[in-house]
Amino acid sequence: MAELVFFSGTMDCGKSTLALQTDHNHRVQGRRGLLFTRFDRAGAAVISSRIGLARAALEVGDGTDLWVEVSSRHAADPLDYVVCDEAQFYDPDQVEQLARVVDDLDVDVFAFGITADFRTRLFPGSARFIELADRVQVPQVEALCWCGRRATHNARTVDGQMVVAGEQVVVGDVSAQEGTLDVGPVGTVEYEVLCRRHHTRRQTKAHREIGLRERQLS
Ligand SMILES: Nc1ncnc2c1ncn2[C@@H]1O[C@H](COP(=O)(O)OP(=O)(O)O)[C@@H](O)[C@H]1O
Ligand SMILES: Cc1cn([C@H]2C[C@H](O)[C@@H](COP(=O)(O)O)O2)c(=O)[nH]c1=O
Repeated sequence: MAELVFFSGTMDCGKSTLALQTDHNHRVQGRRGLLFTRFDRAGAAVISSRIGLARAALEVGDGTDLWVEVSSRHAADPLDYVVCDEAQFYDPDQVEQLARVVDDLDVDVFAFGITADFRTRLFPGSARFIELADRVQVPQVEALCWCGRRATHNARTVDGQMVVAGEQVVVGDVSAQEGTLDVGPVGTVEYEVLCRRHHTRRQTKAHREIGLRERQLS
Protein backbone atom coordinates (compact mmCIF):
# COMPACT_ATOMS: atom_id res chain seq x y z
CA MET A 1 0.00 0.00 0.00
CA ALA A 2 1.51 3.33 -1.07
CA GLU A 3 2.07 6.12 1.47
CA LEU A 4 2.34 9.87 1.62
CA VAL A 5 5.27 10.59 3.95
CA PHE A 6 6.38 14.09 4.95
CA PHE A 7 9.93 14.39 6.27
CA SER A 8 9.92 17.70 8.02
CA GLY A 9 12.33 19.70 10.15
CA THR A 10 14.43 22.83 10.24
CA MET A 11 16.80 24.02 7.54
CA ASP A 12 20.13 22.16 7.40
CA CYS A 13 18.93 18.96 9.09
CA GLY A 14 19.70 16.72 6.11
CA LYS A 15 16.37 16.66 4.27
CA SER A 16 17.76 16.99 0.74
CA THR A 17 20.46 14.42 1.52
CA LEU A 18 17.73 12.06 2.73
CA ALA A 19 15.64 12.82 -0.37
CA LEU A 20 18.55 11.82 -2.61
CA GLN A 21 19.36 8.76 -0.47
CA THR A 22 15.70 7.70 -0.59
CA ASP A 23 15.67 8.02 -4.38
CA HIS A 24 18.95 6.07 -4.61
CA ASN A 25 17.77 3.21 -2.39
CA HIS A 26 14.52 2.77 -4.30
CA ARG A 27 16.19 3.12 -7.71
CA VAL A 28 18.91 0.52 -7.06
CA GLN A 29 16.18 -1.98 -6.20
CA GLY A 30 14.67 -1.45 -9.65
CA ARG A 31 11.83 0.84 -8.52
CA ARG A 32 10.96 3.64 -10.92
CA GLY A 33 10.65 7.17 -9.60
CA LEU A 34 10.28 10.85 -10.39
CA LEU A 35 12.00 13.75 -8.60
CA PHE A 36 10.42 17.17 -8.10
CA THR A 37 11.71 20.32 -6.46
CA ARG A 38 10.94 24.05 -6.23
CA PHE A 39 13.40 26.93 -5.70
CA ASP A 40 16.46 24.86 -4.76
CA ARG A 41 19.36 27.16 -3.76
CA ALA A 42 21.52 25.61 -6.52
CA GLY A 43 19.07 26.70 -9.24
CA ALA A 44 16.12 25.37 -11.19
CA ALA A 45 15.41 21.68 -11.72
CA VAL A 46 17.96 20.26 -9.30
CA ILE A 47 17.92 18.73 -5.82
CA SER A 48 21.17 19.66 -4.05
CA SER A 49 22.40 18.77 -0.59
CA ARG A 50 25.11 20.52 1.42
CA ILE A 51 26.94 17.22 1.64
CA GLY A 52 27.74 17.58 -2.08
CA LEU A 53 25.15 15.36 -3.75
CA ALA A 54 22.94 16.75 -6.51
CA ARG A 55 20.51 15.26 -8.99
CA ALA A 56 18.30 16.61 -11.78
CA ALA A 57 14.64 17.00 -10.87
CA LEU A 58 11.48 18.44 -12.38
CA GLU A 59 10.87 22.03 -11.27
CA VAL A 60 7.41 22.64 -9.79
CA GLY A 61 5.90 25.94 -10.89
CA ASP A 62 2.86 27.90 -9.74
CA GLY A 63 0.64 26.24 -12.33
CA THR A 64 2.09 22.73 -12.21
CA ASP A 65 -0.61 20.09 -11.76
CA LEU A 66 1.24 17.28 -10.01
CA TRP A 67 -1.60 14.83 -10.60
CA VAL A 68 -1.34 15.43 -14.38
CA GLU A 69 2.49 15.34 -14.31
CA VAL A 70 2.62 12.03 -12.46
CA SER A 71 -0.45 10.25 -13.84
CA SER A 72 0.43 10.95 -17.50
CA ARG A 73 3.94 9.53 -17.03
CA HIS A 74 2.59 6.64 -14.99
CA ALA A 75 0.18 5.72 -17.82
CA ALA A 76 3.07 5.55 -20.30
CA ASP A 77 5.60 3.88 -17.98
CA PRO A 78 4.42 2.80 -14.50
CA LEU A 79 6.01 4.57 -11.55
CA ASP A 80 6.61 3.28 -8.02
CA TYR A 81 7.51 6.45 -6.13
CA VAL A 82 7.85 10.22 -6.27
CA VAL A 83 10.38 12.30 -4.28
CA CYS A 84 9.47 15.95 -3.63
CA ASP A 85 12.07 18.32 -2.19
CA GLU A 86 11.63 21.89 -0.91
CA ALA A 87 8.03 20.77 -0.39
CA GLN A 88 7.22 23.74 1.87
CA PHE A 89 7.05 25.82 -1.32
CA TYR A 90 4.34 23.67 -2.94
CA ASP A 91 0.84 25.04 -3.12
CA PRO A 92 -1.74 23.27 -0.88
CA ASP A 93 -3.56 22.20 -4.09
CA GLN A 94 -0.37 20.52 -5.28
CA VAL A 95 -0.13 18.65 -1.96
CA GLU A 96 -3.69 17.40 -2.52
CA GLN A 97 -2.68 16.28 -6.02
CA LEU A 98 0.16 14.27 -4.46
CA ALA A 99 -2.25 12.64 -2.00
CA ARG A 100 -4.38 11.60 -4.99
CA VAL A 101 -1.25 10.12 -6.62
CA VAL A 102 -0.83 7.89 -3.55
CA ASP A 103 -4.49 6.88 -3.30
CA ASP A 104 -5.48 6.51 -6.96
CA LEU A 105 -2.20 5.31 -8.51
CA ASP A 106 -0.73 3.43 -5.51
CA VAL A 107 2.54 5.36 -5.99
CA ASP A 108 4.57 6.29 -2.87
CA VAL A 109 5.20 10.00 -2.32
CA PHE A 110 8.16 11.01 -0.15
CA ALA A 111 8.14 14.76 0.51
CA PHE A 112 10.87 16.75 2.25
CA GLY A 113 10.51 20.29 3.53
CA ILE A 114 10.86 22.74 6.38
CA THR A 115 7.88 22.94 8.66
CA ALA A 116 7.79 26.62 9.57
CA ASP A 117 9.14 29.90 8.31
CA PHE A 118 11.41 32.45 10.02
CA ARG A 119 8.37 33.79 11.94
CA THR A 120 7.64 30.26 13.27
CA ARG A 121 4.51 30.12 11.10
CA LEU A 122 3.71 26.98 9.10
CA PHE A 123 4.23 27.24 5.35
CA PRO A 124 0.81 26.62 3.69
CA GLY A 125 2.26 23.66 1.78
CA SER A 126 3.77 22.12 4.93
CA ALA A 127 0.51 22.60 6.81
CA ARG A 128 -1.34 20.66 4.10
CA PHE A 129 1.25 17.87 4.19
CA ILE A 130 0.85 17.62 7.98
CA GLU A 131 -2.92 17.47 7.54
CA LEU A 132 -2.85 14.80 4.81
CA ALA A 133 0.27 12.67 5.32
CA ASP A 134 0.12 9.04 6.39
CA ARG A 135 3.27 9.77 8.41
CA VAL A 136 5.23 12.87 9.36
CA GLN A 137 8.84 12.01 10.13
CA VAL A 138 11.58 14.09 11.70
CA PRO A 139 14.95 13.42 10.02
CA GLN A 140 17.45 11.69 12.31
CA VAL A 141 20.27 14.24 11.98
CA GLU A 142 19.71 17.12 14.38
CA ALA A 143 20.72 20.62 13.40
CA LEU A 144 22.02 22.43 16.50
CA CYS A 145 21.51 25.89 17.94
CA TRP A 146 24.71 27.79 18.80
CA CYS A 147 24.02 26.92 22.50
CA GLY A 148 24.20 23.20 21.74
CA ARG A 149 20.50 22.43 22.09
CA ARG A 150 18.60 20.84 19.24
CA ALA A 151 17.57 23.50 16.73
CA THR A 152 13.81 23.56 16.30
CA HIS A 153 13.29 26.92 14.58
CA ASN A 154 14.60 28.86 11.61
CA ALA A 155 15.76 32.45 12.00
CA ARG A 156 16.30 34.95 9.18
CA THR A 157 18.94 37.63 9.42
CA VAL A 158 19.24 40.69 7.20
CA ASP A 159 22.74 42.18 7.24
CA GLY A 160 23.40 40.10 10.36
CA GLN A 161 20.31 41.23 12.33
CA MET A 162 17.54 38.76 13.12
CA VAL A 163 14.22 39.86 11.61
CA VAL A 164 10.68 38.68 12.34
CA ALA A 165 8.82 40.38 9.51
CA GLY A 166 9.14 40.17 5.74
CA GLU A 167 8.27 38.05 2.72
CA GLN A 168 7.64 34.42 3.62
CA VAL A 169 9.73 33.12 0.71
CA VAL A 170 13.32 34.29 0.23
CA VAL A 171 15.63 31.57 -1.08
CA GLY A 172 18.91 31.50 0.82
CA ASP A 173 21.35 29.55 2.94
CA VAL A 174 22.38 29.15 6.56
CA SER A 175 25.00 31.70 7.53
CA ALA A 176 27.95 29.35 7.98
CA GLN A 177 27.67 28.35 4.34
CA GLU A 178 28.63 30.07 1.13
CA GLY A 179 26.02 31.08 -1.39
CA THR A 180 23.93 33.49 0.63
CA LEU A 181 21.61 35.64 -1.36
CA ASP A 182 22.04 39.37 -1.66
CA VAL A 183 18.56 40.76 -2.19
CA GLY A 184 19.75 44.25 -3.11
CA PRO A 185 17.99 47.09 -1.30
CA VAL A 186 16.71 44.80 1.46
CA GLY A 187 20.21 43.66 2.43
CA THR A 188 21.93 40.30 2.69
CA VAL A 189 19.55 37.58 3.76
CA GLU A 190 20.88 34.58 5.64
CA TYR A 191 19.33 31.94 7.86
CA GLU A 192 20.32 30.38 11.18
CA VAL A 193 18.75 27.50 13.06
CA LEU A 194 18.01 28.12 16.74
CA CYS A 195 16.39 26.43 19.71
CA ARG A 196 13.02 27.92 20.72
CA ARG A 197 14.47 29.82 23.66
CA HIS A 198 17.00 31.69 21.52
CA HIS A 199 14.54 32.20 18.68
CA THR A 200 12.06 33.76 21.13
CA ARG A 201 14.79 35.94 22.64
CA ARG A 202 16.09 36.79 19.15
CA GLN A 203 19.57 35.69 20.13
CA THR A 204 21.55 34.42 17.15
CA LYS A 205 25.12 33.16 17.29
CA ALA A 206 26.31 36.77 16.98
CA HIS A 207 24.93 37.15 20.52
CA ARG A 208 27.28 34.41 21.79
CA GLU A 209 30.22 36.01 19.98
CA ILE A 210 29.50 39.41 21.55
CA GLY A 211 29.25 37.71 24.96
CA LEU A 212 32.59 35.95 24.45
CA ARG A 213 34.25 39.24 23.41
CA GLU A 214 32.82 41.05 26.44
CA ARG A 215 34.11 38.31 28.76
CA GLN A 216 37.57 38.51 27.17
CA LEU A 217 37.65 42.29 27.69
CA SER A 218 36.49 42.19 31.34
N1 LIG B 1 31.33 19.22 5.19
C1 LIG B 1 30.39 18.41 5.69
N2 LIG B 1 30.71 17.21 6.17
C2 LIG B 1 29.78 16.38 6.68
N3 LIG B 1 28.49 16.68 6.73
C3 LIG B 1 28.11 17.86 6.26
C4 LIG B 1 29.03 18.79 5.71
N4 LIG B 1 28.34 19.89 5.32
C5 LIG B 1 27.05 19.64 5.62
N5 LIG B 1 26.91 18.42 6.19
C6 LIG B 1 25.69 17.77 6.67
O1 LIG B 1 24.65 18.09 5.81
C7 LIG B 1 23.50 18.47 6.56
C8 LIG B 1 22.67 19.38 5.69
O2 LIG B 1 22.19 18.58 4.63
P1 LIG B 1 21.10 19.11 3.59
O3 LIG B 1 20.55 17.88 2.93
O4 LIG B 1 21.69 20.15 2.73
O5 LIG B 1 20.03 19.75 4.61
P2 LIG B 1 18.57 20.33 4.39
O6 LIG B 1 18.08 19.87 3.05
O7 LIG B 1 17.77 19.80 5.53
O8 LIG B 1 18.70 21.81 4.47
C9 LIG B 1 24.06 19.12 7.82
O9 LIG B 1 23.18 18.98 8.92
C10 LIG B 1 25.30 18.27 8.06
O10 LIG B 1 24.97 17.12 8.82
C1 LIG C 1 13.03 29.73 7.11
C2 LIG C 1 12.76 30.10 5.71
C3 LIG C 1 13.47 29.52 4.67
N1 LIG C 1 13.23 29.88 3.40
C4 LIG C 1 14.01 29.26 2.32
C5 LIG C 1 15.49 29.30 2.47
C6 LIG C 1 15.94 28.09 1.66
O1 LIG C 1 16.04 28.49 0.30
C7 LIG C 1 14.78 27.10 1.83
C8 LIG C 1 15.07 26.00 2.82
O2 LIG C 1 16.06 25.17 2.29
P1 LIG C 1 16.76 23.98 3.13
O3 LIG C 1 17.19 23.04 2.04
O4 LIG C 1 15.74 23.38 4.04
O5 LIG C 1 17.90 24.56 3.87
O6 LIG C 1 13.69 27.88 2.30
C9 LIG C 1 12.25 30.80 3.10
O7 LIG C 1 12.00 31.11 1.94
N2 LIG C 1 11.55 31.39 4.11
C10 LIG C 1 11.77 31.08 5.40
O8 LIG C 1 11.09 31.64 6.29
